[in-house]
Amino acid sequence: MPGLSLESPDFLSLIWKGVLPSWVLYSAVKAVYNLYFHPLARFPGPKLAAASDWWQAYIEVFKAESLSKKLVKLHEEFGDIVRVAPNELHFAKPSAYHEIYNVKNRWDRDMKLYHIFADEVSTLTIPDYPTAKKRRDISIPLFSRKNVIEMQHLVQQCLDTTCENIDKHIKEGKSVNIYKAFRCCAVDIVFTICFARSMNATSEPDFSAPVIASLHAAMPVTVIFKHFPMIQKLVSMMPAWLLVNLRPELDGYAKMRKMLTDQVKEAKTNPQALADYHQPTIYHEFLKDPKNIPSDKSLRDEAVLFVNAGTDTASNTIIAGVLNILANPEILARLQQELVEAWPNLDNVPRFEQLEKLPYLTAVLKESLRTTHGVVQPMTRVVPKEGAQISGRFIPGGSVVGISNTFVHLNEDIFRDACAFKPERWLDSEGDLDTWLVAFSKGPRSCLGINLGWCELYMSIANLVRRYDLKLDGVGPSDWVWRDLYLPHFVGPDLMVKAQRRTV
Ligand code: HEM
Repeated sequence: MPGLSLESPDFLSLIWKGVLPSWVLYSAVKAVYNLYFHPLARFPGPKLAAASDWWQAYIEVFKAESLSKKLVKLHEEFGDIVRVAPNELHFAKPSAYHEIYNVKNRWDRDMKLYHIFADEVSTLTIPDYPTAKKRRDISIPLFSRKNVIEMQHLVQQCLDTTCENIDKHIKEGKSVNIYKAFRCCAVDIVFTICFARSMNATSEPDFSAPVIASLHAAMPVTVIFKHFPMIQKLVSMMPAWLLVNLRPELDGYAKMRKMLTDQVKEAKTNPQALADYHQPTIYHEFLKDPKNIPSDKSLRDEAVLFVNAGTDTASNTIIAGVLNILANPEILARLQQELVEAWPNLDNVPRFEQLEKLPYLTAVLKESLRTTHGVVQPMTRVVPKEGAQISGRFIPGGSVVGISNTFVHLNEDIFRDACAFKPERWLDSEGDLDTWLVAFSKGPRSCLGINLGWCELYMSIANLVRRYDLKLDGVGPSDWVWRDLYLPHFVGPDLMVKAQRRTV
């Protein structure tokens, strides 16, 4: 019997004459509907963005442009509300931030963005709030302020190994790559606190840890996954050896996943292994309720999520903070003076609770968070079916809405001279400026690791600035260049500093 093989002329003609024209016709009809009959049809924006999701794919994947930077131009042209996809609006007024992300709103996450973060269910990738809350509540004890305060010695240990490695650089007369150093430190902190293991990234020569290189190399793929979910599905089915053969720089990432996969298996099959840990981990929390134990893959994805959520966010803030502190001698002098007074004897390292009370260090950290933004891509949410009022307009239910943190942090009415690094603004301000610090986001889906994040920021900057005299080596704050890959993804040159140990 004659068959229809992939190479047969009949098959090719079926594609050319049947499937392709049907797809073109369907897309054209959909574009006309989107442009003229869609519930968002009256909102302004580029026609191509209104017509099809392909516009955003073109901007982010093919032109490799930053969506959050492109949005600035679009708002200049179209006003406060811009339609950036057939079913998506972006807002420019900072007040819209609190209308979307607030404790009362239980709005779903938009899976067109969030699916990229995990193959299986994980805290970040559950769309609806009630299910997400159940999942989120499981790890709340691990990230509670109480637990972070108890575990702070582990954060200090990671900082001590980072400093030992910096000392090696000093001995060998080499500058330190501050970007790599604090990426390594952040990854070691997440592993130590969440899994009671270490990647020992901070001990790698020149801080060249494979896991850091891998995490960096993997980031640009996320925007491809965002627009082409089929590719993510295919990649997730690939065996690790094939992936590493195709992209050798992902070796460190594959090893990290393997380590977490093995640890999940061990934790689930050998209760004694868990009992032997000397600290709580995510496994203790997730395996507490025998009726509610996630699958191996889901638990592994949760672990990977913690690494992704806790590494670049914290280290970006520290790295860009250091660049700005070192570029401004008055800021450095004032910070060092405050730290010397609070930490007079170099051998007696202060606790996180003491550091938190230092006003200038706090101001420096808030300014570092403000200027690095945490997440830069609009964190998209779905308006509930009854609709909502945002920025003075009624937004129909089912619409996807968002506002990038950058639109709040760089708003001149709130933060005068917003592009400048000015810690003083947090000390001198009359209004409640904290309302507008949104790097950890706001509302019920805001950062789960905020206590650990703050602890890491205080202790990292305090240790670095108190223990060393530092000088920028041929770079400055303007070299902090990023591309919007949901997080700000650093694309600038090597960030080198010269360090000398302080003795008093
Ligand atoms: C300076 C440090 C940090 C910043 C600026 C930051 C920022 C954020 C932001 C903006 C979100 C919301 C994401 C969204 O809705 O799309 C988030 C969520 C999250 N963060 Fe952080 N983060 C930091 C550190 C950490 C750390 C250290 C951890 C843990 C190891 C962590 C774990 C999480 C988790 C699990 C979520 C998902 C929460 C949920 O979906 O309910 N973060 N973070």
